[in-house]
Amino acid sequence: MSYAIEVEQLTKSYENKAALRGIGFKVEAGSCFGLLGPNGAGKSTTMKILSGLLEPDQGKARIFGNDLGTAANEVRKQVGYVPQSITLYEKLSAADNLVFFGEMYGVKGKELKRRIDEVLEQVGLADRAKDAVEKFSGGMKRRVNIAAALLHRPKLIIMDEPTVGIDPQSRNHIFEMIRSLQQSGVTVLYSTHYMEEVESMCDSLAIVDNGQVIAGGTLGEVMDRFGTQAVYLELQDGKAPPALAEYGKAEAKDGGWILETATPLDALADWAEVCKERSLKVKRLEMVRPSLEHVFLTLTGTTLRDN
Ligand SMILES: Nc1ncnc2c1ncn2[C@@H]1O[C@H](COP(=O)(O)OP(=O)(O)OP(=O)(O)O)[C@@H](O)[C@H]1O
Repeated sequence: MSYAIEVEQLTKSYENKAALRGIGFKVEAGSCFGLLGPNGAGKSTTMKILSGLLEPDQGKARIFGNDLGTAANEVRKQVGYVPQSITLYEKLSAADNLVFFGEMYGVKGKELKRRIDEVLEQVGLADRAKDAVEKFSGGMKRRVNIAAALLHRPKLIIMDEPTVGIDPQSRNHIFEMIRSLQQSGVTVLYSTHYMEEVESMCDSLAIVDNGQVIAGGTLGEVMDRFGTQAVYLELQDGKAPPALAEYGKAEAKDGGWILETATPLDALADWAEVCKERSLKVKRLEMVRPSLEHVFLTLTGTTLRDN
């Protein structure tokens, strides 16, 4: 198997406070990999190290087989980094901002001009090339930032929470772009708080907490290992459902009740029977897929958005 990223035992402290405590994961070339974790988990620090902007205290990182410690220049050519905060010159046009970034990445002359047209097309802003960035929405600015990271045709693009606080149109554009980048063979490392984004976009993921990976693998592997099956029951008039002693306590959720169990089919059948016996009106009764949200809660004892 060929890997775009191999991270082993990375550690990093800021002023004696540990941000990374031996983080490690591998990203298959050509895949979309999600880094999921609460605020302060260490996602941005990891991404900055992989982009060559920050040095780790210890540990190893390889990008397409090149060691970050010994081949940093080679690595920089292969990586495009989209930071969390937007760094653009407000008074300059989108195209002029990209001239600046292109030169920083070593793209020049006619090639730079061609690439600017291409990347603006890719992010859906070709018709706004000449407009000053100060007139753009937050989502459009984020798309210019992504365009900047694509100018030098990186084989790996690292995006630090690209969809936070932006409009749905830009969000959809970013998703479409990630899919088309992947189709052209680019590997994507993506961090987010939104679990549904990981569920729909990513082939594999690592759940990061407190500077370490606490669960990782393909979505299916993580679900099989940590996901709990459940049954959902909603009665008419929002009444509480009859208790099923052998299955434990049901929790209220979304207007109904959810019962976690290793034997959801049995629980569903038993609930249906009790409801029938008592002539209770059932609005919905179904098995529910374990969610990444729930896996996260089980593993970290916290919800992502509360952080
Ligand atoms: N420049 C810095 N100086 C001091 N501490 C820092 C610095 N950058 C990050 N930290 C600390 O390191 C830890 C990891 O931060 P990091 O930004 O990598 O987490 P994160 O998972 O990306 O969080 P977020 O989702 O909020 O961006 C946090 O405790 C944070 O406060």
